[in-house]
Amino acid sequence: MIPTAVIRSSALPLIHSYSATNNGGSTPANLAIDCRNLSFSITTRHGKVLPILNDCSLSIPSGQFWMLLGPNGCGKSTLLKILAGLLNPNGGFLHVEKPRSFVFQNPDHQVVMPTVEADVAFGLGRCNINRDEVTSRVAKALDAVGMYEYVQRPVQTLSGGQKQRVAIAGALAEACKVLLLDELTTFLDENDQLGVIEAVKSSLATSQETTALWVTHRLEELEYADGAVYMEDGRVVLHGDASSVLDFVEARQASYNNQNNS
Ligand SMILES: Nc1ncnc2c1ncn2[C@@H]1O[C@H](COP(=O)(O)OP(=O)(O)OP(=O)(O)O)[C@@H](O)[C@H]1O
Repeated sequence: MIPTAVIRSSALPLIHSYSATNNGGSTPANLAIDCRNLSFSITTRHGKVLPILNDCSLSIPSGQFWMLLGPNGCGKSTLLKILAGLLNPNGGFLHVEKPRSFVFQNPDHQVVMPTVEADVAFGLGRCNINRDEVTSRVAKALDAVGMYEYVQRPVQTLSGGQKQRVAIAGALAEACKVLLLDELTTFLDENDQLGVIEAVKSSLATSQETTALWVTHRLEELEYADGAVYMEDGRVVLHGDASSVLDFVEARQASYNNQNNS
Protein backbone atom coordinates (compact mmCIF):
# COMPACT_ATOMS: atom_id res chain seq x y z
CA MET A 1 0.00 0.00 0.00
CA ILE A 2 1.18 3.51 -0.79
CA PRO A 3 1.01 5.44 2.51
CA THR A 4 0.83 9.04 1.32
CA ALA A 5 -0.42 10.80 -1.74
CA VAL A 6 2.94 12.19 -2.71
CA ILE A 7 5.84 9.89 -3.35
CA ARG A 8 8.96 11.93 -3.13
CA SER A 9 11.83 11.19 -5.47
CA SER A 10 13.91 9.68 -2.71
CA ALA A 11 11.19 7.09 -2.08
CA LEU A 12 10.72 6.06 -5.70
CA PRO A 13 12.40 2.91 -6.96
CA LEU A 14 15.75 3.39 -8.62
CA ILE A 15 14.87 1.97 -12.01
CA HIS A 16 16.90 4.23 -14.26
CA SER A 17 15.94 2.99 -17.64
CA TYR A 18 14.12 -0.10 -18.58
CA SER A 19 14.39 -2.09 -21.75
CA ALA A 20 12.48 -5.34 -21.75
CA THR A 21 12.78 -5.93 -25.46
CA ASN A 22 15.13 -4.82 -28.18
CA ASN A 23 13.08 -1.66 -28.86
CA GLY A 24 15.66 0.40 -27.00
CA GLY A 25 18.26 2.79 -28.21
CA SER A 26 19.72 6.00 -26.97
CA THR A 27 17.48 8.83 -25.83
CA PRO A 28 18.19 12.29 -27.30
CA ALA A 29 19.67 14.56 -24.60
CA ASN A 30 16.79 17.07 -24.75
CA LEU A 31 14.16 14.50 -23.74
CA ALA A 32 13.10 14.14 -20.10
CA ILE A 33 10.72 11.29 -20.92
CA ASP A 34 11.17 8.88 -23.77
CA CYS A 35 9.15 5.71 -24.04
CA ARG A 36 8.72 3.43 -26.97
CA ASN A 37 6.36 0.54 -27.57
CA LEU A 38 5.54 0.11 -23.89
CA SER A 39 3.15 -2.64 -22.98
CA PHE A 40 1.67 -3.59 -19.63
CA SER A 41 -0.71 -6.34 -18.65
CA ILE A 42 -1.91 -7.95 -15.47
CA THR A 43 -2.64 -11.59 -14.80
CA THR A 44 -5.85 -12.33 -12.92
CA ARG A 45 -6.14 -14.88 -10.11
CA HIS A 46 -7.54 -17.30 -12.70
CA GLY A 47 -4.43 -16.90 -14.87
CA LYS A 48 -6.10 -14.73 -17.52
CA VAL A 49 -3.84 -12.05 -18.99
CA LEU A 50 -5.52 -8.62 -19.23
CA PRO A 51 -3.70 -6.16 -21.49
CA ILE A 52 -3.80 -2.62 -20.05
CA LEU A 53 -1.27 -0.73 -22.21
CA ASN A 54 -0.38 -1.62 -25.80
CA ASP A 55 2.53 -0.28 -27.77
CA CYS A 56 2.60 3.17 -26.08
CA SER A 57 5.21 5.58 -27.40
CA LEU A 58 5.75 9.21 -26.45
CA SER A 59 8.54 11.67 -25.83
CA ILE A 60 8.56 14.87 -23.76
CA PRO A 61 11.28 17.51 -24.01
CA SER A 62 13.00 18.69 -20.80
CA GLY A 63 11.60 21.76 -19.07
CA GLN A 64 8.10 21.49 -20.57
CA PHE A 65 4.62 21.15 -19.07
CA TRP A 66 2.64 18.36 -20.75
CA MET A 67 -0.80 16.91 -20.14
CA LEU A 68 -2.06 13.35 -20.48
CA LEU A 69 -5.71 12.95 -21.44
CA GLY A 70 -8.14 10.22 -22.44
CA PRO A 71 -11.44 8.59 -21.47
CA ASN A 72 -11.92 6.82 -18.12
CA GLY A 73 -10.04 3.56 -17.96
CA CYS A 74 -7.85 4.18 -21.03
CA GLY A 75 -4.65 3.67 -19.00
CA LYS A 76 -3.46 7.15 -17.99
CA SER A 77 -2.74 6.36 -14.33
CA THR A 78 -1.11 3.07 -15.27
CA LEU A 79 1.20 4.83 -17.71
CA LEU A 80 2.02 7.49 -15.10
CA LYS A 81 2.87 4.80 -12.53
CA ILE A 82 5.18 3.13 -15.04
CA LEU A 83 6.90 6.46 -15.67
CA ALA A 84 7.29 6.82 -11.88
CA GLY A 85 8.82 3.35 -11.60
CA LEU A 86 5.93 2.15 -9.42
CA LEU A 87 4.97 -0.47 -12.03
CA ASN A 88 7.24 -2.31 -14.43
CA PRO A 89 6.21 -2.57 -18.08
CA ASN A 90 6.13 -6.00 -19.72
CA GLY A 91 7.93 -4.73 -22.76
CA GLY A 92 9.29 -1.65 -24.51
CA PHE A 93 11.91 0.99 -23.84
CA LEU A 94 11.61 3.57 -21.07
CA HIS A 95 13.77 6.51 -20.08
CA VAL A 96 12.75 9.05 -17.41
CA GLU A 97 15.16 11.66 -16.04
CA LYS A 98 15.91 11.33 -12.30
CA PRO A 99 15.04 12.29 -9.66
CA ARG A 100 11.30 12.10 -10.31
CA SER A 101 8.29 12.61 -8.03
CA PHE A 102 4.71 11.41 -8.19
CA VAL A 103 1.89 13.49 -6.70
CA PHE A 104 -1.49 11.80 -6.25
CA GLN A 105 -4.91 13.36 -6.60
CA ASN A 106 -6.32 13.45 -3.06
CA PRO A 107 -5.14 16.64 -1.29
CA ASP A 108 -6.09 15.27 2.12
CA HIS A 109 -3.44 12.60 1.78
CA GLN A 110 -0.80 14.94 0.41
CA VAL A 111 0.96 16.13 3.47
CA VAL A 112 2.48 14.15 6.29
CA MET A 113 4.00 16.63 8.72
CA PRO A 114 2.36 19.13 11.12
CA THR A 115 3.60 22.34 9.50
CA VAL A 116 4.17 23.47 5.93
CA GLU A 117 7.88 23.99 6.59
CA ALA A 118 8.34 20.54 8.12
CA ASP A 119 6.39 18.89 5.31
CA VAL A 120 8.41 20.45 2.51
CA ALA A 121 11.63 19.61 4.37
CA PHE A 122 10.46 16.02 5.03
CA GLY A 123 12.04 14.37 1.99
CA LEU A 124 15.28 16.32 2.44
CA GLY A 125 16.01 14.29 5.59
CA ARG A 126 17.48 11.61 3.35
CA CYS A 127 19.74 14.08 1.50
CA ASN A 128 23.12 14.80 2.92
CA ILE A 129 22.67 18.57 3.28
CA ASN A 130 23.05 20.98 6.21
CA ARG A 131 20.29 22.93 7.98
CA ASP A 132 20.95 26.19 6.07
CA GLU A 133 20.68 24.37 2.75
CA VAL A 134 17.41 22.74 3.90
CA THR A 135 15.99 26.15 4.91
CA SER A 136 17.05 27.68 1.61
CA ARG A 137 15.61 24.85 -0.50
CA VAL A 138 12.31 24.91 1.43
CA ALA A 139 12.02 28.69 0.96
CA LYS A 140 12.76 28.51 -2.78
CA ALA A 141 10.35 25.64 -3.34
CA LEU A 142 7.53 27.36 -1.42
CA ASP A 143 8.23 30.58 -3.29
CA ALA A 144 8.01 28.75 -6.63
CA VAL A 145 4.47 27.57 -5.84
CA GLY A 146 3.40 30.89 -4.26
CA MET A 147 3.20 29.50 -0.71
CA TYR A 148 6.15 31.07 1.08
CA GLU A 149 3.93 33.18 3.36
CA TYR A 150 2.41 29.93 4.70
CA VAL A 151 5.75 28.46 5.82
CA GLN A 152 4.79 28.27 9.51
CA ARG A 153 1.16 27.28 8.99
CA PRO A 154 -0.24 24.04 10.45
CA VAL A 155 -1.10 21.91 7.42
CA GLN A 156 -4.59 21.09 8.66
CA THR A 157 -5.53 24.75 8.18
CA LEU A 158 -4.76 24.68 4.43
CA SER A 159 -7.27 24.36 1.59
CA GLY A 160 -7.07 21.40 -0.80
CA GLY A 161 -5.29 23.46 -3.45
CA GLN A 162 -2.81 24.81 -0.90
CA LYS A 163 -2.02 21.24 0.23
CA GLN A 164 -1.42 20.26 -3.41
CA ARG A 165 0.97 23.19 -3.79
CA VAL A 166 2.82 22.17 -0.61
CA ALA A 167 3.12 18.62 -2.00
CA ILE A 168 4.53 20.01 -5.25
CA ALA A 169 6.95 22.20 -3.24
CA GLY A 170 8.17 19.04 -1.45
CA ALA A 171 9.03 17.51 -4.82
CA LEU A 172 10.73 20.69 -6.03
CA ALA A 173 12.78 20.98 -2.81
CA GLU A 174 14.27 17.59 -3.65
CA ALA A 175 15.29 19.05 -7.02
CA CYS A 176 13.15 16.59 -8.91
CA LYS A 177 13.66 16.66 -12.66
CA VAL A 178 10.34 15.05 -13.55
CA LEU A 179 7.04 15.77 -11.77
CA LEU A 180 4.26 13.25 -12.41
CA LEU A 181 0.90 14.66 -11.34
CA ASP A 182 -2.21 12.46 -11.29
CA GLU A 183 -5.50 14.38 -11.66
CA LEU A 184 -4.62 16.93 -9.00
CA THR A 185 -7.60 19.15 -9.68
CA THR A 186 -10.28 16.45 -9.24
CA PHE A 187 -11.16 17.42 -5.66
CA LEU A 188 -10.57 21.15 -5.98
CA ASP A 189 -12.86 24.11 -6.55
CA GLU A 190 -12.28 26.32 -9.58
CA ASN A 191 -10.00 28.82 -7.81
CA ASP A 192 -7.81 26.10 -6.36
CA GLN A 193 -7.64 24.28 -9.73
CA LEU A 194 -6.25 27.40 -11.37
CA GLY A 195 -3.90 28.06 -8.45
CA VAL A 196 -2.37 24.58 -8.68
CA ILE A 197 -1.91 24.68 -12.46
CA GLU A 198 -0.35 28.13 -12.24
CA ALA A 199 1.93 26.93 -9.42
CA VAL A 200 3.22 24.08 -11.59
CA LYS A 201 3.66 26.39 -14.56
CA SER A 202 5.56 29.01 -12.56
CA SER A 203 7.72 26.43 -10.78
CA LEU A 204 8.79 25.07 -14.17
CA ALA A 205 9.64 28.60 -15.30
CA THR A 206 11.68 29.11 -12.10
CA SER A 207 13.67 25.90 -12.26
CA GLN A 208 13.87 25.55 -16.07
CA GLU A 209 15.10 22.01 -15.51
CA THR A 210 11.90 20.41 -14.28
CA THR A 211 9.50 18.67 -16.65
CA ALA A 212 5.89 17.98 -15.63
CA LEU A 213 3.33 15.51 -16.91
CA TRP A 214 -0.17 16.26 -15.66
CA VAL A 215 -3.07 13.80 -16.00
CA THR A 216 -6.41 15.51 -16.50
CA HIS A 217 -9.92 15.11 -17.85
CA ARG A 218 -10.42 18.85 -18.30
CA LEU A 219 -9.82 20.05 -21.85
CA GLU A 220 -9.75 23.68 -20.68
CA GLU A 221 -6.52 22.95 -18.77
CA LEU A 222 -4.77 22.33 -22.10
CA GLU A 223 -4.30 26.06 -22.58
CA TYR A 224 -1.56 25.93 -19.93
CA ALA A 225 0.31 23.04 -21.56
CA ASP A 226 3.22 23.03 -23.97
CA GLY A 227 2.22 19.64 -25.28
CA ALA A 228 -0.23 16.82 -24.72
CA VAL A 229 -0.70 13.09 -25.04
CA TYR A 230 -4.11 11.61 -25.86
CA MET A 231 -4.84 7.95 -25.09
CA GLU A 232 -7.67 5.54 -25.89
CA ASP A 233 -7.97 1.84 -25.03
CA GLY A 234 -4.44 1.51 -23.65
CA ARG A 235 -2.80 3.19 -26.64
CA VAL A 236 -1.29 6.61 -27.28
CA VAL A 237 -3.44 7.89 -30.14
CA LEU A 238 -1.76 11.27 -30.55
CA HIS A 239 0.96 13.30 -28.91
CA GLY A 240 2.24 16.72 -29.84
CA ASP A 241 1.52 20.40 -29.34
CA ALA A 242 -1.41 21.14 -27.02
CA SER A 243 -3.58 23.01 -29.56
CA SER A 244 -3.41 20.16 -32.13
CA VAL A 245 -4.35 17.65 -29.44
CA LEU A 246 -7.23 19.91 -28.31
CA ASP A 247 -8.57 20.16 -31.91
CA PHE A 248 -8.29 16.39 -32.30
CA VAL A 249 -10.09 15.59 -29.03
CA GLU A 250 -12.87 18.13 -29.70
CA ALA A 251 -13.43 16.65 -33.17
CA ARG A 252 -13.45 13.17 -31.66
CA GLN A 253 -16.03 14.20 -29.05
CA ALA A 254 -18.22 15.95 -31.66
CA SER A 255 -18.23 12.86 -33.85
CA TYR A 256 -19.07 10.66 -30.85
CA ASN A 257 -21.95 12.99 -29.88
CA ASN A 258 -23.27 13.04 -33.48
CA GLN A 259 -23.26 9.25 -33.63
CA ASN A 260 -25.14 9.06 -30.33
CA ASN A 261 -27.74 11.64 -31.40
CA SER A 262 -28.46 10.14 -34.83
N1 LIG B 1 -4.83 -4.01 -10.72
C1 LIG B 1 -5.74 -4.01 -11.71
N2 LIG B 1 -6.56 -5.08 -11.89
C2 LIG B 1 -7.47 -5.11 -12.89
N3 LIG B 1 -7.63 -4.09 -13.77
C3 LIG B 1 -6.85 -3.02 -13.63
C4 LIG B 1 -5.87 -2.91 -12.60
N4 LIG B 1 -5.25 -1.70 -12.72
C5 LIG B 1 -5.82 -1.10 -13.77
N5 LIG B 1 -6.78 -1.88 -14.30
C6 LIG B 1 -7.64 -1.58 -15.45
O1 LIG B 1 -6.80 -0.98 -16.41
C7 LIG B 1 -7.50 0.02 -17.12
C8 LIG B 1 -6.73 1.31 -17.05
O2 LIG B 1 -6.78 1.83 -15.71
P1 LIG B 1 -6.19 3.26 -15.35
O3 LIG B 1 -6.48 3.52 -13.92
O4 LIG B 1 -4.77 3.33 -15.79
O5 LIG B 1 -7.07 4.19 -16.30
P2 LIG B 1 -7.23 5.77 -16.28
O6 LIG B 1 -7.19 6.21 -17.71
O7 LIG B 1 -6.28 6.41 -15.34
O8 LIG B 1 -8.73 5.90 -15.73
P3 LIG B 1 -9.46 7.11 -14.97
O9 LIG B 1 -9.48 8.28 -15.91
O10 LIG B 1 -10.84 6.57 -14.74
O11 LIG B 1 -8.74 7.38 -13.68
C9 LIG B 1 -8.89 0.11 -16.50
O12 LIG B 1 -9.77 -0.66 -17.28
C10 LIG B 1 -8.68 -0.53 -15.14
O13 LIG B 1 -9.87 -1.13 -14.69
